Amino acid sequence: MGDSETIKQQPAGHVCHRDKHCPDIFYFSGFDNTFESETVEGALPRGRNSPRKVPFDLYAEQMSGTAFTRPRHLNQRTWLYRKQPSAAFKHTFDDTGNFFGKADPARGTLDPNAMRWMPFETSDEYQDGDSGSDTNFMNGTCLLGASGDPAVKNGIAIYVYLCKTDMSPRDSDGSVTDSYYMYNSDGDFLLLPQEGGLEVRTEMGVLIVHPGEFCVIPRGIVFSINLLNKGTGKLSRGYVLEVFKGHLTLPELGPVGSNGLANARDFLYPTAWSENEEKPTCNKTLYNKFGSKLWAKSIETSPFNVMAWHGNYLPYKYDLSKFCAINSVTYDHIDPSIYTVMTCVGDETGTALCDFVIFPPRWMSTDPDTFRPPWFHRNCMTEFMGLIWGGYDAKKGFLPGGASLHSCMTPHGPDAASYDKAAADPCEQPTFFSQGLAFMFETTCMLRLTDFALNHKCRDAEYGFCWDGLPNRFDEGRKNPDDGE
Ligand SMILES: O=C(O)Cc1cc(O)ccc1O
Ligand SMILES: [Fe+2]
Repeated sequence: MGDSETIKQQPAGHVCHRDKHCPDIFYFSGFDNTFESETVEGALPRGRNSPRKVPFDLYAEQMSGTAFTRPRHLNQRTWLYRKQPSAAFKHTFDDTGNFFGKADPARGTLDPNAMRWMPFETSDEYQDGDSGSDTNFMNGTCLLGASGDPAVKNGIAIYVYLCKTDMSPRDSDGSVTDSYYMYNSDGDFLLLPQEGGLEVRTEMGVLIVHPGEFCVIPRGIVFSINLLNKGTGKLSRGYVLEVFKGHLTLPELGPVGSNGLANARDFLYPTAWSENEEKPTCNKTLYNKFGSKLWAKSIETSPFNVMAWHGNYLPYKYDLSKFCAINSVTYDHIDPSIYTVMTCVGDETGTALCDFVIFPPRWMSTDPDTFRPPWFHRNCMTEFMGLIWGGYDAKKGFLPGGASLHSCMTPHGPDAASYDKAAADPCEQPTFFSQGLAFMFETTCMLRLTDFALNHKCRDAEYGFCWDGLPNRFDEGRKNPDDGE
């Protein structure tokens, strides 16, 4: 079964997967499926969603991820059976005055230049009073760029996170003193760890997400993120895509057929759990990202009190090594859309609000006369790229944990050294590319860039020069015809 062992879940009898690192954590599988899960046998009402008396005096709560009236095949909702309804968390939310990501996405700068960043190391450049050691996912996520407006449910935001501690950090005696919970009213989060795994706790269950995997936390689902590498002195770092419109979904497969790319069966969904409140006196704060800002309220009990659920509006994760790249390439370098993992459908047929694309280990063209790396190009879509591990065939100096941005119509392509190397390669054998895992968020939006992105010390000021050294060989060759031989 590869990374996850197939076992029979007790007591429901569903086929279920055990996490390869955390044997106590189980998942269901299958993108967009409807599942049901209970922490205690009998907690899930049978025969109806909202009985007058819910088993064990739990409260029924419906969470709608799509309008009630969306077509059946697109409709998403989950019924939660919880110790207290979410509405019972008293107190109003206060505006913390802070933007999630530390910057107002509406006030960024549009800049057409090609940009690159070395691996992001700290989150505290250009920020006040952020020492770093208490940075968790919520205060250690930095906005790079955004477009659109969550208030009209259209647009995206791209962030990097750099954290050193949990959202529920533990004292030396192992107990939790402060716990931070969050939900995002603005959109779906796609989290892509690059260094250090994440324990993503949600209302519906726990996902363990390692570099090489990603998870999606859809709009509104309460979560809290802990770090798997805490105490090692290492950073936990990764990338975040947020889509304000609809939801992320799998791309259509068209002529590819009914299998391939990210296969639905490899998407893993959590099973029900509830937080064991070892220290009920610990301070708990629930944050809401609403209109880009963080709103906060203190709560008395954990929101992770869902004892059973059923439905199809759920967080999930996927292991990118399972991606099935499509296949033999007779000649030419194929458009990267062939490596689309997930998409957020845009307003125009075939134009995504944002695609999530990877460049996985794969066979390149089998043709000796094909230039293997990406071609020089200009694209009406904006391309944000990051690197999970290894290198990228078109660029030297693009490093894991770093990023690049080629905005709408900004010319780019292989750097001069990569161009010369690939053009000189006789390509006698088909090549299997296995040197790295890069990804791209390809969006129809222009991104307004934050000061964090534009002025970060990791920004590579020299990047624009990587295409120096691509001389006019045509005229040179005509002046000295023998030199071209
Ligand atoms: O610019 C890039 O490196 C990303 C990219 C890769 C590719 O294989 C084809 C087009 C493209 O934009
Ligand atoms: Fe590109």
